[in-house]
Amino acid sequence: MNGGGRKDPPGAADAALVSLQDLRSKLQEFARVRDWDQFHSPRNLLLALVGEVGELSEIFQWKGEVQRGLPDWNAAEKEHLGEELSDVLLYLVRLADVCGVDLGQAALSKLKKNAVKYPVEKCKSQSTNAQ
Ligand SMILES: Nc1ccn([C@H]2C[C@H](O)[C@@H](COP(=O)(O)OP(=O)(O)OP(=O)(O)O)O2)c(=O)n1
Repeated sequence: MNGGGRKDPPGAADAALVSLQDLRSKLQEFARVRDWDQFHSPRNLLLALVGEVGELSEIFQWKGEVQRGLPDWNAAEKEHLGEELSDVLLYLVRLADVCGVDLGQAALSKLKKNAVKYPVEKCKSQSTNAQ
């Protein structure tokens, strides 16, 4: 059920509440029922991930700088972008899973390290300090 009282289809995830754990479980099931676990080795997934990053890059290729919010893009272009971003996310989540890395924890821990490395008082409005 969403905020407007409309009933969502059975099994529909609330996109606003989707978690890395949800995605991880769905990807495990996706591979399991297809007997694709055997192909989802770390190396294969990494190569697939890089391939999808390439497809994502192609969307921006030769466009010049693009305004935030993509005001000049049509709905089909934005949908395509969402698909390629999703492919990158899904392969990343799957790669972390088969490597035994808790991606949520790892990302939180990395955010903390980033905050120590780039203290606000030294970095605020200083793009040249970004390393
Ligand atoms: N062995 C595979 C193949 C696909 N997928 C899933 C993860 C990605 O989300 C998506 C990738 O599918 P495609 O390789 O068909 O890539 P695209 O959807 O980008 O299609 P295309 O490359 O034709 O644009 O499917 C997967 O988990 N394992």
